[in-house]
Amino acid sequence: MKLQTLLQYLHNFTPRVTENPTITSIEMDSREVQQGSLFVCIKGFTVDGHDFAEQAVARGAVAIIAERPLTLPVPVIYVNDSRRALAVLADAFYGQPTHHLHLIGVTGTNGKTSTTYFIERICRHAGKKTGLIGTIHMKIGDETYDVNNTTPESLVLQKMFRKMVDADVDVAAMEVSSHALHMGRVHGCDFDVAVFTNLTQDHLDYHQTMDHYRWSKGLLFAQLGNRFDHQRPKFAILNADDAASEEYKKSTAANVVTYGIHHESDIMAKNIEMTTSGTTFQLVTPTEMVEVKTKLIGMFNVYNVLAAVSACLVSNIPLATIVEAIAHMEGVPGRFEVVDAGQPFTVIVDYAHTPDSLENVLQTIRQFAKKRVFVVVGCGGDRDRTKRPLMAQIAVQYSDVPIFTSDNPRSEDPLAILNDMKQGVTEDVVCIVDRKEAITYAIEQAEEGDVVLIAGKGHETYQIIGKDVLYFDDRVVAREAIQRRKEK
Ligand SMILES: CC(=O)N[C@H]1[C@@H](OP(=O)(O)OP(=O)(O)OC[C@H]2O[C@@H](n3ccc(=O)[nH]c3=O)[C@H](O)[C@@H]2O)O[C@H](CO)[C@@H](O)[C@@H]1O[C@H](C)C(=O)N[C@@H](C)C(=O)N[C@H](CCC(=O)O)C(=O)O
Ligand SMILES: Nc1ncnc2c1ncn2[C@@H]1O[C@H](COP(=O)(O)OP(=O)(O)OP(=O)(O)O)[C@@H](O)[C@H]1O
Ligand SMILES: N[C@H](CCC[C@H](N)C(=O)O)C(=O)O
Ligand SMILES: [Mg+2]
Repeated sequence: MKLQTLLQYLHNFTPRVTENPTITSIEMDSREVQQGSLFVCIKGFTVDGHDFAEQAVARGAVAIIAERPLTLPVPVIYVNDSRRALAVLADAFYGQPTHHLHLIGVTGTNGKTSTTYFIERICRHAGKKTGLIGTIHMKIGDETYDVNNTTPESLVLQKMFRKMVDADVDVAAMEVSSHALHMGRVHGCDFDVAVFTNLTQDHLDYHQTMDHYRWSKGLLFAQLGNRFDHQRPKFAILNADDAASEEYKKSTAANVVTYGIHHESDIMAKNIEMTTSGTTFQLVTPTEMVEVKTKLIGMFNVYNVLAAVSACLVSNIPLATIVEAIAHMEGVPGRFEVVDAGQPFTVIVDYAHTPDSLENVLQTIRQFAKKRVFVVVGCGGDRDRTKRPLMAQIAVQYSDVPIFTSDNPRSEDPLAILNDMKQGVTEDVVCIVDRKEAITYAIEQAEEGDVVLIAGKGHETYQIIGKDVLYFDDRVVAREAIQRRKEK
């Protein structure tokens, strides 16, 4: 694509450059630049991309997008906000792919990964070709791609959407984090359906206040189409049992569909019954009432299923197909995942890393636990510090044997994180800084009928200590500990 063709999309800017080189790729990382690239300088949270512009030119960049004056031997186009410009240019460069996809975005503090997985599975069951973007990976059909972020930067997103369109994907489900909404990573994404799961405390390191966090999530609904196009209607799917939905309802021009258990809503779950092997409920829609059976357990999963059902219904998937898909659905990796190595007690690995998710998971376990509940839990470094004492309190309140340990300490001192946790409790709690030792301790203490919850890292296959990313998988560590115990 020619530079001048691309620049036409930056409407608020009159380009002074007259050169018109062919642009072979857009890059935001100088290390990825090749001959013919357009390099976008982004002032980041740790370094300033402008400092790498010279390096980008040396590697073959033929034009630069910048926010501040740079003296370079290639054309430099100045913009007020280069991250925003990146979103516009990436969307244009890849041929505005989301205009050709049925795109479903899911936001909320907890349940995004689960809900997008359920949407993907239902759509596949309905014979659709699917795409998925989220915490665990990106997917086209069965092909998976690694991700650095739950919601990647616009450049990565638009490239992936292009790939999806080229692969004839019908429906793409993606998680939309509050960071992405606030930083404009999803500018240019033409969502058809926007889903809200819930809002509870997290990410106050980034947002500072719950008001800012709630407002950032609301951007997904505020940005959802403002024309009543009969051919391509837009839908906001809101959780009637969460207070934030009232605000989101006001901020969107899209059609609103609500789901819930307690408050009157369009799609409801009634007469919920749960056992250790699954859940059944009556699904009530404005026109039908059907029995739903799922292998999933936990009230939170009923909400996730309702959110997925609502998103699929407005996407014109027949209710009977949806119900059939739900009956076959397995759980999501690292979410309430049972580790069974033949031991006489239950071991569950779960991604709960917020106060609300930890409380939900422990409440679910409590409902079924015959004997003691152990919880091995830590809190991530370089993340919301104020959730640490709250998670500690919840661990103590809902378990018999809480064991505090490290999650991903990142640049923080692991002992300082444990100390923040301990501030939330008055009881003496076992603290074992090494996560492997903590898991092993729990597994060695557990007796027949007990439940051991290993919380916080779920599907993660690494632990970040300082700058080191070390291989670590709670499920493998637990399995090995069980094995060692058996061999004793
Ligand atoms: C705080 C934050 O969100 N940071 C994000 C941000 O990084 P940044 O802009 O600060 O990057 P930087 O390292 O300062 O670099 C600035 C620029 O210089 C460039 N650079 C850098 C080095 C070099 O040699 N050459 C070069 O050109 C970089 O490519 C970049 O363009 O932009 C990057 C690209 O989009 C993101 O990957 C990165 O996410 C980091 C990894 C992160 O941890 N983010 C978390 C907080 C986050 O976003 N989490 C949410 C999930 C929340 C949830 O699940 O609820 C998410 O969506 O992932
Ligand atoms: N609807 C829900 N409400 C509360 N807790 C939930 C809900 N769904 C899942 N959980 C809990 O939260 C954990 C994370 O779930 P999931 O990965 O689906 O959320 P997420 O929003 O994608 O998280 P992240 O922000 O890290 O991407 C689960 O392991 C479970 O403990
Ligand atoms: N999306 C979340 C994941 C947290 C997972 C937990 N294991 C941690 O490292 O804190 C975040 O980046 O805050
Ligand atoms: Mg997620």
